[in-house]
Amino acid sequence: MQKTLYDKLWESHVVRDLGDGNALLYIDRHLVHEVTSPQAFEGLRQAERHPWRPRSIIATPDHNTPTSDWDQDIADPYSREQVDTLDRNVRNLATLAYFPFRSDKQGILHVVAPELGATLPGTTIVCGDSHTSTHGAFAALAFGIGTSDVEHVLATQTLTATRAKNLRVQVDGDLQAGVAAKDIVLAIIGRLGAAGGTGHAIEFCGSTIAKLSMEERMTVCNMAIEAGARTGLVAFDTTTMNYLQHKPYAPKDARWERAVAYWMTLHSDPDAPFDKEVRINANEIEPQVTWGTSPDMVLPIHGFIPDPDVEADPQRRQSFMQALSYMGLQGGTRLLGLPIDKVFIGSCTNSRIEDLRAAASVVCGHHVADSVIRAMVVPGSGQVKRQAEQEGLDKIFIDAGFEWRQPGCSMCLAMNDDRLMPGERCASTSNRNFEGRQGAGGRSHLMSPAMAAAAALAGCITDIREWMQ
Ligand SMILES: CC(C)[C@H](C(=O)O)[C@@H](O)C(=O)O
Ligand code: SF4
Repeated sequence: MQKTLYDKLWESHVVRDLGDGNALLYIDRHLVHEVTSPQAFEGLRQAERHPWRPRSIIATPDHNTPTSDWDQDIADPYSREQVDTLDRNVRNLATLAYFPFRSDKQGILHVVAPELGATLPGTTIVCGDSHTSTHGAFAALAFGIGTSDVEHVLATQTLTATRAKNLRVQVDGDLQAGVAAKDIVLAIIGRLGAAGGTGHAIEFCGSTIAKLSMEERMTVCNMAIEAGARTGLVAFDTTTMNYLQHKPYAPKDARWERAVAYWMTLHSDPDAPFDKEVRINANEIEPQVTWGTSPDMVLPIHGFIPDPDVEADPQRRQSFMQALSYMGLQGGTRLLGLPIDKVFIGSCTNSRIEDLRAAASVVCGHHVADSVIRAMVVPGSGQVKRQAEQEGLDKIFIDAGFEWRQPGCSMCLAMNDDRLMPGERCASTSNRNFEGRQGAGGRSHLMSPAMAAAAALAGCITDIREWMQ
């Protein structure tokens, strides 16, 4: 029987088949942050239970941590309480790793775990966070869970899950210059719709995906959830292997050899059956920008915003009208040239070293437009920050008028001090443009790091290809 990668990962972790497509799965790795863990730990305490396998845990605060003034205490009392509670809950546990606030490896969990080699192929990885799909780039079965599931995993190292259907998204061909992994995934979401992947695990494959770096694959898998799929996957290959070799938490010596031999099997068999298939020609993908309040409200940079008046479906017409009114936009117009107030380069989608390099190469020798109130670069982790500084990227950004911040989720969502004010328009490399996502009344346009960097220089939404040196 030919199997998909998802089927292989699922079947190798079933502890007990519960019937009707449900199973109790063994969980190898548990990523823990401050937002979704406090009640879980409290629940354990009340039941007088202890974490079953603390060594499976990697913990760090990321959502509530400030990204400036690290010499001071966390000003917001709620954020401070969240970060302190995580510290109390995990400090004395024998976790695989805990990176407290302000420690040298602190950062966004979805950036920290992979860069340390703690995200391994063939494993199950969960986190009380929807963007856990990121780790599927390593041929791992990774998905977000809710707080009560966090408690269940802490207590038992298992989780009841429903088997997903298989959706293959095949991207073939060469990318145009100026088109990034973010554009690939935004184009895919535009094609599938925000619910197109619901109930499915998406395997991204094809010659274009095979050529992507691990950083780029993580960007793609990160946003699988924005197409409704809890899991995104890419098969294991030499790119995965080369990335992991010599990483601190990756297996070593004979264990490495054994692991690689197993990892080589982590791909879909040639005739494995998929429930749904989508093919995309990479050459047709233009730089993408979202215009609305859902990631699937996306356009190629030269495209026109849909006109609700010509939309036949009443439900779609209504949602377009609502999105346009929130975004302060008119149907039938273009995004090109639309003035922006703020720029955010960061988030677990686009805050890795390659993202910062891509943005810096656009920025180098230019200056942020006077009309831009604030342009921020927020590295995804302490490690990314140090690497960028070694390469002099911080200087490029600072000289150009960007703020160079400490690592964290930052302005990806309004849970810390970094946020938009009502009505402000932001060129953002994050993954969600929901109403109020980056601050009440804020207007988010999602795009690639190079596109956001170019928008900062132009003071408006622009085509990166006009800024390429
Ligand atoms: C706060 C957290 C639970 C949430 C998530 O689940 O993804 C956040 O990270 C987000 O990006 O919306
Ligand atoms: S960076 Fe954004 S999307 Fe990622 S975990 Fe943090 S808040 Fe969620």
